[in-house]
Formats: sequence, C-alpha cells, structure tokens
Amino acid sequence: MWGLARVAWNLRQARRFSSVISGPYIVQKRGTDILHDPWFNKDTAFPLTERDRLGLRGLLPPRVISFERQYDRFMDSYRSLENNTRNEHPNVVSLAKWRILNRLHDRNETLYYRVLIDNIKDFAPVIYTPTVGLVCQNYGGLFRRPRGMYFSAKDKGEMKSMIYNWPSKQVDLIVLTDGSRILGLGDLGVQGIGIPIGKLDMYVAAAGINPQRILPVMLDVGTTTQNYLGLRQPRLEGDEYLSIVDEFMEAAFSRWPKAVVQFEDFQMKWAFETLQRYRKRFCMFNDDVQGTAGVALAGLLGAVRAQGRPLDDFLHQKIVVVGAGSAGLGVLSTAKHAVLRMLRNCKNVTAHNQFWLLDKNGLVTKDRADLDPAAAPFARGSGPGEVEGLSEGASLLEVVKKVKPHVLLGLSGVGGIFDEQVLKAMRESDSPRPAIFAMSNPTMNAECTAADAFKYAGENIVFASGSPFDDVEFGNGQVGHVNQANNMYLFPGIGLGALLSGARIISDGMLQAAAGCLASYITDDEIERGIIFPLSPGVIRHITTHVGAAVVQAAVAEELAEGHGDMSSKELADLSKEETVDYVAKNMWYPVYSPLVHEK
Ligand SMILES: NC(=O)C1=CN([C@@H]2O[C@H](COP(=O)(O)OP(=O)(O)OC[C@H]3O[C@@H](n4cnc5c(N)ncnc54)[C@H](O)[C@@H]3O)[C@@H](O)[C@H]2O)C=CC1
Ligand SMILES: CC(=O)C(=O)O
Ligand SMILES: [Mg+2]
Repeated sequence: MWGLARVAWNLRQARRFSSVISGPYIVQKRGTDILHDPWFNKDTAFPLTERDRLGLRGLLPPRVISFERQYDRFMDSYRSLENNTRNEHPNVVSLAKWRILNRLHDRNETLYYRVLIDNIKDFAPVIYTPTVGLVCQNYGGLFRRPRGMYFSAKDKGEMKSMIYNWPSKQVDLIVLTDGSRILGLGDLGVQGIGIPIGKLDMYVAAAGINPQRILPVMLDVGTTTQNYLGLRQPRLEGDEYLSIVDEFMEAAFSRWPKAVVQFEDFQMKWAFETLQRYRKRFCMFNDDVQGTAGVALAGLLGAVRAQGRPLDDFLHQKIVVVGAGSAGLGVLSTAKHAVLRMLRNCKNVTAHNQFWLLDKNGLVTKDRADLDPAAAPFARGSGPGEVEGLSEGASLLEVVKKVKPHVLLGLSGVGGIFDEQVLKAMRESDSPRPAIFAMSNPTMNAECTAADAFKYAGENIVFASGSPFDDVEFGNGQVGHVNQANNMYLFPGIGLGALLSGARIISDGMLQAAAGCLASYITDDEIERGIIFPLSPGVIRHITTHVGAAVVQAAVAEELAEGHGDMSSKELADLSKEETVDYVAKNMWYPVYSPLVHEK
C-alpha cells in the first residue's frame, strides 16, 4: 500500500512543484545588497524585468541563465570534484565536498536547497553525519561567514534585546546546542555550531521548513577543550549554566512565541535536566533523547517483523543496549513504555525485564555502587528471570554469549566495540534474523562497520548504522542491505507537526504518534529484504509529511493544538487523516525562484 502511495505522491509533488510560481516576495533591498543576500540571490537567473525593478542591470553578465541550467552546472562541478579527488584521503574529499556545498549555501539558498532535496542520499552524508563531525572538528579553519546566532555567558542580561539582531521577522524552528557532546566526538564547544546548521538543513530538505525561518543557535558557556572561536573559560556548571539557558529560552519565545526549539547534542546531565525543566513550559524537545528513541523503536519493531513474527512478539525480544547515555536511556525508556502498552492488550503475557544495559563499566546491575537513578529501572537484579553467571560489570562479550539477544544496539560513541568476537557471538542469537544496530556517529565512532557485521554475525542479519555505510556485496549476487538508523527520520516530522498544529508543548503522545507512523511506514516486501528505514530522493519528504500529520493529529486529540496561521484549532480538529496529510504537504516550502518586488 505504502509503496504505491509513495510513487503516486512523488509524481503529484513533482507536478505540483514544476508548476509552482510562488511569491512575489517583498524585499527591502536593491542592487548588490540583493546579490549578496543568499535568501534572495538568483545569480545569473534574474530575469531582465527584475534586474530593472531591483537596480541589478549592469551588475550581472547580460545573459539570463535558467534555474535548470544553473542546477546542471553545479552538479557538473560537483561531479568533476568527485572525479578529480578520487585518489585523495577520504577526509580531504569529504571536506572539499562540504566546501563546495557550503559556498553555494552562502551564495544562493534556493539553488542549494534544490540540489540538496533532489540528491539527498548523496548530500546528506556531506551536510550531516558523518562529514558534519569533521567540519565541527575543523570549524576554526573552515569558518568564513557566520551562520546562526551565538549566545555566550558574556551576554547575560542582554539576550532579550540581542534576539532582535536576527534579521528574520518570523522564526519557526530553532536548533540549539551547547556543544558539549557533539556526535560521539565529545565537547567541541562553540565549534559544534555545525550540528544545528546541519540539522536545520535536514529540516528544510525533509520537512520543507522555509530557510528564512530557521535559526541555528550556539550557547557558548565555555568548553573543556580550548578552541579559538569560543569563550576560553571552563564550562559553566549548576545554576550559573541553567540561568543562561533560561534566559535564552525566554528571549527566543518572547520574540517568536510560536517557534519550536530542538535541543541537540547536550551532554547527558543537561539533556535530561533541560528536558524536564522546559517540556511543560515551551514547545521544545530533545532530539537525542526523544527523536532517537522513536527511530530506534521503529527499528526494533522492524526487527520483529523481519523475523516473520507478529508485532506483539516484541514482548519476547531480548535487547542488549550498549551505552547508558542520553540516547541509550531515551531508547530504553521509550521501548519500555511500548512494552507496557502492548502488555495491556496481551493479558496472558507477564511483564519481565527483557533489556540488558551496559555502559563503560560493563553490565549495569542493582549491585552497582553509584547506580545512576536514570539507569536504575533497567539495572539487572538477581534471582528468577536473570541469566545465570552474569554479574555487575560483565563484559559485552559475556553478556552477548549468555543472553543470546535478538537485538544488539549500540549508542556508546565507541568505535569498533562490536568486535569480531562479539559479532561472532551474535550467530548464537535466539533470533532467526538477529538485528545489529551500530547507531553511534560519526562513522569512526560506529560500534562496527557494515562489512564486519555481515562477515562475522552472518548474512541473514538486519543491520543499521547511525552514519551511512554502503550496502555489502556477498559475492554470490546477494547484498546485505545497510539501513541508516538516524533520528533524521523523525525530528523533521516532530518539529513540523508541532509547528503546524501550533502545539503548546510536545507531549509523549505526539512523540509516540511520530514513532508509530515511522514503524508502520515500511512495507512487508522491504522488511523481507532487510530494509527498515528507506532513504531515496523524495522518500524522506514523504515520510516526514506523514510523521508530521500524525503529530498534528495527536496534538489535536490531546487538545494541545492552538492552530497555525489561518488554520484554527477547530479547523484542524475537523480535518480527516488524509486532509491532515494534505494540509502538511501544502505547508512545506519548496525551492523555486519567486519574483522579487522592492519596497522601501
Ligand atoms: N543514530 C542516531 O540517531 C543517534 C546517535 N547518537 C550517538 O550515540 C552516541 C552516544 O550519545 P549519548 O548517549 O548522547 O552520549 P553520552 O555521552 O550521554 O553516553 C555515552 C554512553 O556510552 C557509555 N560508554 C562509553 N564507553 C563505553 C564502552 N566502552 N562500553 C559500553 N558503554 C560505553 C558511557 O558510559 C555512556 O553511558 C554518540 O556517538 C551519538 O552520536 C546519539 C543520538 C542519535
Ligand atoms: C544523530 C545525532 O543526533 C547524534 O549522533 O547525536
Ligand atoms: Mg544529536
């Protein structure tokens, strides 16, 4: 059903977009100011009439080049860069690709987002993980033009006025980081700004958020590692830290009360603390805790289907999670809630702890001296239901050998921790089709490579990684499919749905609706082939449209929706499921050159 619907939707969208003439846009600028503004710049594509209207005549070579021609030229230069750098070190190639895309981003956003949307499978690894990690590590040297806003500990007391320095009248989506846990790369301080930029690029590409209404934000509260663009001071802690985040949140919502704020890549203690502090007050969510959890849950349910089992067999799956941080604990808590919901409908199954959690000190048990309260619900005990011989701090290999899990899921940030022995032990899994999810980013931090997973754990596994790997060829004409288990499948739809419903807050029900929608998206045929998260041009927008609609409907059902633009809460409530999908699709921005009109 979904397969055909997707094709039909893509065709409809293609027709809709090819005939779109949006705008006109009113601009307060003329002449070179327009050419230097990436929101409005069309380079050589300004029609002659517009050149006259905007004082551009003579500032550009006389021939007008079409959007399509500009697009082809960019793609030609991108492809020649690929050819010319074939023998270079992969990092050099990745950064060269990022630079060429970034230059376009800085110059002409319409063209940039069109090439990004049409080539999302090729370009997501450049503007998002893994290359964005390398970009953040080298941000000092790569910095050319500022993007987004920086609020530092030195701005205390000024933020409510500073927020007006942002040139856009309306902001819909803010992605905020303090740079304290950038992917699996640790504290990168102010250099972590690349992450909100990359996430918001995905918002534009996948959710059709207007790029004039996005705002990447860095809260610079110091860093444990010195870098020259940020504050050279130790990180603020305790109330001093929270007062900075409080002030930013109040400033942002006082100027844009209907904005949605996504917290990204905060170290665990602040990820949890800020989520509890703000989630009932502001329309916000934490992507690493909540977005990741929904994607992982969809993957875990996909793994059940891949075994040819009914969904409620999830209750019998043994799941080992490696990494007890914001992401790992978020996944476990969401999976546990899903179990409790299923148990309500399966009266003959009794609850038992089907999860094993490991951190840097090994298996987490109730015997741990300094047991983290957030990890405590998943700590193993002793007695009935426990696997004999597994005690506090047991190694990953011991746990996998003794538990024989259906799923091994890594969110540890430790590259290669699923080594040959661990992967070989997964061959003894109790599942006919074990699942291995190496979700840590970027690529060098993945718990294992795709090639090693299929080689050592077997060709029948379902494999997913946080950063992309190529599919693995087995040499017999068969391939092992590599899925990308990344929160990019959910955060754009969560943010979009929250925005278009005008939700006061983002509730658990809205997040569950998002995860449920993603889980049911995959067809049986795809599951059979080991595909649990599809990624091809067009598909991520299609997924996001449906996830966004599911979030809108959940917000309406919980009476959290206050309406958006001309759409009142009452009108939202009257929409059918199909009409909600249509409403979401119609509100997605798509890059086309709009006529520009100058107004003083
Ligand atoms: N694929 C995706 O969508 C997402 C992936 N991630 C990735 O997950 C990783 C972790 O993120 P957070 O949970 O926020 O980090 P975190 O720093 O809060 O947690 C890391 C956890 O890993 C544990 N750990 C460290 N060394 C270990 C070892 N040798 N064995 C077992 N556990 C070990 C730590 O004790 C800690 O519990 C990062 O690499 C991040 O990029 C995070 C969010 C989404
Ligand atoms: C994907 C993501 O959000 C992370 O690795 O932190
Ligand atoms: Mg993240």
